Amino acid sequence: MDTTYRVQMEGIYKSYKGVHALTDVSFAVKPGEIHALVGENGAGKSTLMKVLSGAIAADKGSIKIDGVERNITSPRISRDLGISIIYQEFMLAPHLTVAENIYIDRLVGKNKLMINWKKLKKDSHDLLEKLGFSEIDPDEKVGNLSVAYQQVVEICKSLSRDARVLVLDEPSAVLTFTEIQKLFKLIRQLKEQGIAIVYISHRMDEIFDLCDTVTVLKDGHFVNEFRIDEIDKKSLIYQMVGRELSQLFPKRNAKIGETILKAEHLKAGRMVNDVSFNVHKGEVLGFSGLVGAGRTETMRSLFGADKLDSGSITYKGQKILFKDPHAAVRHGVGLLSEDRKQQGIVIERTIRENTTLTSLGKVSKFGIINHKKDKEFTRDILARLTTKYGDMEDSVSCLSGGNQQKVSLAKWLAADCEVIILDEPTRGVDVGAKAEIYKNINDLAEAGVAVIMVSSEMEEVINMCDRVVVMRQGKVVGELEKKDMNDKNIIGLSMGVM
Ligand SMILES: Nc1ncnc2c1ncn2[C@@H]1O[C@H](COP(=O)(O)OP(=O)(O)OP(=O)(O)O)[C@@H](O)[C@H]1O
Repeated sequence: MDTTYRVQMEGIYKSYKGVHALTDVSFAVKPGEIHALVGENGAGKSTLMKVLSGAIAADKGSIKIDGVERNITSPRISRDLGISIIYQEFMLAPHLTVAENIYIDRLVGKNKLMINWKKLKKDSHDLLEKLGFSEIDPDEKVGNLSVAYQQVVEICKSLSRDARVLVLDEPSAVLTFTEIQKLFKLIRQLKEQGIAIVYISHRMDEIFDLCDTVTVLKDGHFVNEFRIDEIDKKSLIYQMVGRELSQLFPKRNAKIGETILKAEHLKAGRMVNDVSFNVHKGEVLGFSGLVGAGRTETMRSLFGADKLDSGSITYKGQKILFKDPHAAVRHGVGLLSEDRKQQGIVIERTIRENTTLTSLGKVSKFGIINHKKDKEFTRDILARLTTKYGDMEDSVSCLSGGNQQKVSLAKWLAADCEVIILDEPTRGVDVGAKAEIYKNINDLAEAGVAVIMVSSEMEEVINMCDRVVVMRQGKVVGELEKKDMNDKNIIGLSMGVM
C-alpha cells in the first residue's frame, strides 16, 4: 500500500449536458502538503473537488485515499474518510447560531438524548479561539455575521470533524489582509499536523507565498504540476491562460472632473457611524478597511438598499435620498454587491435574463423585449469580460463561480450608470479576466463615470484607485492620495495604528 499520497485522483471524467467539465484529469496531494489548484474560471477546479467530496459522481476515474481505492458515492463517505471541503458559497444555516452551525450534524452526542448546550458553546468558543477569532460569539446567529466571519465558521466546522484533507475553494476572497495572514498562519499550523491541504485561488501572490506545489487545469484538462520553487509567476500565468499577460493593470487616461456625489455624516444601523466622502466624475475612488469596518453597509445605505438613519447625499448638485435601489438606478447610480449569491444574481433565472436585467430599456420597445436584440446585447456584453458559458438560455447556476461574478458585473457595465459602486468586483475572477475588468473600469472612468471601488485586495486598490478612503469601525479614518497609497499607510489607518 503506497501511503506517499493522501489523495490520488486518476483519469477523472465529468460532463454536464455535453459540457466536458473534466477530461482525464489526475491530481495527487501528500500529507502535510499545501497544494494549489489553479486555472481560469470554468477550468474545472470546483468540479474536481466536488467529485472528491462525493457531491457529484464522476463519469469515470479512480480515487485512492492513503493508497486505498475508494468509491466515494456520497458526501458522508467522503467526510468519514476525513475529507472536508469549504466551497466559495458557504453551506451555513443563517438562522442558526455559530455553535449550532459548527456542530450541525452532531448536535446530540453519541448515546445521548439531549443537546448539551454548555459543551456546544464551549467547544465552539475553543475552536474560534484557536483560529484567533475569539471575538465571534458562539450564540450569534450566522446570518448576522459578515461574510468573512461566516468563512471562519465554515473552517471551524471542518476542523471540528478532524479533517485529514482540507480543501479551501478561494478562502481568501472574502477576507481582508489581516484575516488572510491569520488564515495563512492557521493553514501552516494544519500542514505541520500532517493535514493535506488543497488551496484553490486566483491570487498569484498567495500561491507563491503559501503553497508547496501547484497543479494547473485548463478547459477541463490537466496541464501540468510544478513544485512552487521551480516556476515563476509569469510562467504560471502563461500555463493557465495560454498567453502572456502584458499588463494586469492597464493605464488610464481619465480626466478627473467635478464632484458628482457627496455624502455627509451618513449614519445607518450599528455599522455606519458618521461617514463623509465625495467622488468626482472620471475618478476611481477606493474604499479600504478591515472586515466589519462598515464599507459595504455604507454603500448599501447610500444606494437605498438599507435604511439611512441620518446624513445627507448631494448628487449632481441636488440633495437627494434614494428611497430604494430602483430609485438609485433610475438616477444612474449602480451597485455591484459583494454577496453574489444573495444579491448579485437571480440564481433561478437564465444567463441572458441576468445580464440584461438592468438594461431592459435598451432591448425593448413599448415594453416588449426584442429577443434578437436581447441576445446580441447579452453576447456582446459577456464577451467584453471573456465570460465562459455554454448556452445563454441556461440557468446562471450552471456557471462556475467566477463566470457568475462576470455576469453580475456585466449587467452593471451595461447599465449606463453615472456613479457605479463596485463592492469587491474581482472576487473569484481569474487573472486574465481581472485584466479585462480593470480595462472596463478604466473605460468607464474615461467616459466620465465616477467609480467607487470597495476592495480588500491591496494590489488592486493601489494600482486602480486615484484616491482611497479608509474606514475603521464605521467611520472614515483617513483619505490617501495616489502618492501616499501604499500597504503600510492603508493597513496602518485600517488598524488604527496611524
Ligand atoms: N451544474 C452544472 N451544470 C452545467 N455545467 C456546469 C455545472 N457545474 C459546472 N459546470 C460547468 O463545468 C465547467 C467547470 O466548472 P467549475 O465550476 O469546475 O470551474 P472552476 O475552475 O471551479 O471555475 P471558477 O474559477 O470560476 O470557480 C464550467 O464550464 C461550468 O460552466
